[in-house]
Amino acid sequence: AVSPPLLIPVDIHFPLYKSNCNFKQLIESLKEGFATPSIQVPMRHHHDYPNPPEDKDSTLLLMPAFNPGVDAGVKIVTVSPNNGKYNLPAIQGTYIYLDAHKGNIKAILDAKSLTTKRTASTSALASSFLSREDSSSLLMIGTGALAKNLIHAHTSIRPITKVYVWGRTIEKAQAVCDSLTNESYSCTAITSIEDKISKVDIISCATLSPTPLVFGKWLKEGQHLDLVGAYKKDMREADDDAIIKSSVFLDTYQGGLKESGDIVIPLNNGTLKVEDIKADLFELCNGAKKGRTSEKEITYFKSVGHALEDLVAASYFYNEFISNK
Ligand SMILES: NC(=O)C1=CN([C@@H]2O[C@H](COP(=O)(O)OP(=O)(O)OC[C@H]3O[C@@H](n4cnc5c(N)ncnc54)[C@H](O)[C@@H]3O)[C@@H](O)[C@H]2O)C=CC1
Ligand SMILES: O=C([O-])C1=[NH+]CCC1
Repeated sequence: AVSPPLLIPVDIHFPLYKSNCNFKQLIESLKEGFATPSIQVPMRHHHDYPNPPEDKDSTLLLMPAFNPGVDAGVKIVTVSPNNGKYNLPAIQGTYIYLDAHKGNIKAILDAKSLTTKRTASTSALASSFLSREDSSSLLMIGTGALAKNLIHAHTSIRPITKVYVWGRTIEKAQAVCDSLTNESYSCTAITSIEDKISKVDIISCATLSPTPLVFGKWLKEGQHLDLVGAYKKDMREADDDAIIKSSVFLDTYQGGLKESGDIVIPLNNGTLKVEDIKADLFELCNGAKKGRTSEKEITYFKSVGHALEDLVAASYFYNEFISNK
């Protein structure tokens, strides 16, 4: 089982509350959210700051969103990329969920688990437009907090029977597989990305790697690539060849064009032009643009995260809490 966000309902003074995440429902809520024009999302603050004990920058993200007359919220998260060595997740923080009419705090959610659920569901939402409907295999690259959630979300929308997990150590990849019991797919830990990558239908990558792990020369017709990590301009999970071979889609133009090396580096070196990018999730969800258009197309989805996803997910978990109380 995947642990859900912890909910501390402020209005109703309940103790910590755990609810289950139904990925199908959360994916559907996100689809509606991306097609709801009243939800407003200012550009998030993305501050990289020095972390002298680690000799590696950390990041502070401040992410507000509001749906006038309905609800609002703000997420405060840090990304501490060396946290693996302390057995801590890279992403930590808080989400404050507000009533947009009277301004009261409706709930406070743990931002780490909220982020894992909404990010995985956003990837699966993109996959629903971009992967082949008959996709039956998934390669998960990365073994962190997102890995299990991405596997749950992707397998909830496609008939996947085989999942492969790669991590920097086989033990961590095996631990992800061991945590996925009683599922309708097999899960196998692997030691080489190269050996498996051209044999699967969907590749999902969620790591802190600064340099590519996915190379275009390995990609084959019909695959879908889901790139979740690389949250800074100098990080990337896939190389220029992957861009050249693919139809490129973003979670949003707002952050996607600015924040990740997976898009910024190919834009700067001329491999990719803004007008080559096919669509973002707003355009896919409101029907303005199409996703996959052929069985042979390779689709490339890059996310950096968006505060609309947090607001929609907070609302989903809050309503689950209210209806199950
Ligand atoms: N697109 C989005 O909306 C979001 C993206 N993220 C990003 O997704 C990535 C994964 O997040 P979590 O699973 O929460 O992090 P985590 O800290 O729980 O796990 C990180 C994973 O990356 C691996 N890793 C670290 N350095 C690596 C390297 N050089 N090569 C290969 N693997 C490496 C670690 O072994 C671990 O498996 C992070 O970069 C995070 O910033 C996180 C939340 C939202
Ligand atoms: O949207 C988000 O919460 C994040 N994006 C990259 C790291 C965390």
